[in-house]
Order: sequence, then structure tokens, then C-alpha cells
Amino acid sequence: MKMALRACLRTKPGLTALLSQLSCSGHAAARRAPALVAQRSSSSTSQKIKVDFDQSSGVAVMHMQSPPVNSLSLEFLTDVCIALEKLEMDKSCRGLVVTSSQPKVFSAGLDILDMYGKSPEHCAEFWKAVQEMWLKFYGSNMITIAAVNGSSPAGGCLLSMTCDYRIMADNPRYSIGLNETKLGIVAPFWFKDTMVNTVGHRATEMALQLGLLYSPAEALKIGLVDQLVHEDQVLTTATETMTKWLAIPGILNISYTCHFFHLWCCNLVCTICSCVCQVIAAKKIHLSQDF
Ligand SMILES: CCCCCCCCCCCC/C=C/CC(=O)SCCNC(=O)CCNC(=O)[C@H](O)C(C)(C)COP(=O)(O)OP(=O)(O)OC[C@H]1O[C@@H](n2cnc3c(N)ncnc32)[C@H](O)[C@@H]1OP(=O)(O)O
Repeated sequence: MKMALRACLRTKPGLTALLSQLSCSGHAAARRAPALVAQRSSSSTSQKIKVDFDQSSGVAVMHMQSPPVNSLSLEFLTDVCIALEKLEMDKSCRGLVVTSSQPKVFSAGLDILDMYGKSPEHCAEFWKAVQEMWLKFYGSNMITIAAVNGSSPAGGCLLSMTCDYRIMADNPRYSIGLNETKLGIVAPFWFKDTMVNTVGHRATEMALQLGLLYSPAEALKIGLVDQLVHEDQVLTTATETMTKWLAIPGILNISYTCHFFHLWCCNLVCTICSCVCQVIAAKKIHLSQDF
């Protein structure tokens, strides 16, 4: 699925342009960007993201380092998107591993504090940034592997599902899943679609209706993650796996099918509608709070 989306993006410049208009690269571009320099290995750091790029293997490792739990705030999302954009532009970068520098947590999902009591403008910007992260990872030209070295609820789970492969730490204290229902919120349909593409319809129905968080063993069983390893081995296994994937001829050039392209277009149109609705809702809430 992800490869098909990637191919769509590569072969449809119009769509790419539309996406870039939709995306929040306006505010992203205004911010500092981690630079990738042409040397064998390079390391670039924003406050919340560290990228190590090994030019000889063409593999970059993105470390999320936003304490305490890598919650996805507007600022953090923007940094992630900028870092990804930079890597995407460097054609020598063929693979990306995403992992966490925080102990016990991959990502706690959307930053709840960044959604509460904020202006409608901030909410709209925030929501756009969430969508941009999803679009950028899902449509990435690189092979992406999530090295899930801790708990990964809600938006954290979404982030990992946008990757081609997920390796999780085999620690029963960690959990992963779309738990929005348990928080009294509805997971947006494109969260749902991403999960359907990962684990299928029935497992997604159960997961979303009950707001399930899965242990690593349960997640492996339903296919939400692809591999469990000891937590000390998550990153090394991810880079080894990446090497194997990148050795497959033409891995970055898988052709797309019309079906996937249609699905992509549907998602795009619905995303625009959803974005407009969010803004309207935010404005209504704002108005009602005034009375
Ligand atoms: C009206 C229109 C508005 C438009 C805007 C958009 C609105 C859209 C609404 C629909 C959205 C639907 C989608 C939602 C997706 C999400 O991602 S929602 C977020 C869901 N996240 C969670 O449920 C995670 C909750 N956290 C945890 O389960 C645990 O914290 C953990 C397992 C991640 C880590 O556990 P532990 O290591 O034990 O740490 P803690 O002590 O629990 O936490 C440390 C510290 O972090 C704070 N924190 C945790 N999670 C978040 C978070 N998601 N956002 C912000 N902050 C978080 C926690 O409060 C602690 O802070 P303090 O130390 O107490 O200050």
C-alpha cells in the first residue's frame, strides 16, 4: 500500500504539488531545518529531532527526543516534517529508521495540551501538521522502518503504521494501538484507514470500537507490528532489516495500481473535508465558550 502511494507521488507531479499546497510547509519552511551535508556520515539536530545519516548505506536514523514522551505538538510535528523533507530531497538517502530517544516511550501520540484551550487558528495549524506528518511518512520515497522501543498509543501508533515495517521491543509493559475511543474521542477516518491497511477490517473494527491497546505479543499476533526483539536490539535489528530491504532490486520503484491511486485521491478529498470541518468545529467551540 505504502509503496503504491509512494509511486503515485513520484508519477503524479500535480498531486505532489497539491499536497504541498495543502501541507503546512509554509510554517515549516520558516523554521530552522536540520542540514544534511555530503560526507560519509552526518548528524543533524533540531531541538526535538536528531538525524544520523550514514551516506555509505544510504540509511538515516531519526531519533525523536522530545521529553518526556515525544508527544506530537505542533512544534514537534513541524520539526519531524522538516527533517523528513530534507531527507527526501537527498536522493542518496534511501532508507529511514524512526525511533525514540526517550526511555519506555516511542511516542505518546498527539500532544493533548496542544489541543486544549487553544485558538481556532492554532487548532487548524496543529491539525494540518498532523495530516502533513501522515502524508509525508505514508508517501515517502524512502523505505521507512519504525523501531518502536516503547509504548506507542494513538498518534504514536499512527506514526509507526505509516512506516513500511515495525519492529517493537518485546516488553509486556509496553503497549501500542489506537486508543482514542477510550479517551472519548473518535479516531479520524484516515487513522482508521491506515490501520485497515495494516491489520485488516475486522481487527480494526474491534480495535477502534473498544479503543484497544495491545501488548507487543498481541500486536504481533494481529500484524500491528511485524517483529519483536529484545529492547536492546530494536535499533540494530531495524538497521539490519533496512539493509536487507534495500538490497532488493527496484524496491523503491514498485509500480502503483489504479485502485491504490483512487484510494489515495479519496483519502485526499476526505482529508480536505475533514480539515474544513475541524476548523468550523473549532470556531463553533470558540464561539460557544464566549457565551
Ligand atoms: C475542535 C477542533 C480542533 C482541531 C484540532 C484537532 C483536534 C482533533 C481531535 C481528534 C483527535 C483524535 C486523535 C487523537 C490521537 C491522539 O494521539 S490523542 C493522544 C492520546 N495519547 C494517549 O492516550 C497517551 C497517554 N499517555 C500515556 O499513556 C502514558 O503517558 C505513556 C504510556 C505514553 C507513558 O507513560 P509513563 O512513562 O508512565 O509516563 P507518564 O507519567 O504517564 O507521562 C509523563 C508525562 O507526559 C505527559 N503526557 C503523556 N502523554 C501525553 C500526551 N499525549 N500529550 C501531552 N502530555 C502527555 C504526562 O501528563 C506526564 O506529564 P507530567 O510529568 O505529569 O507533567
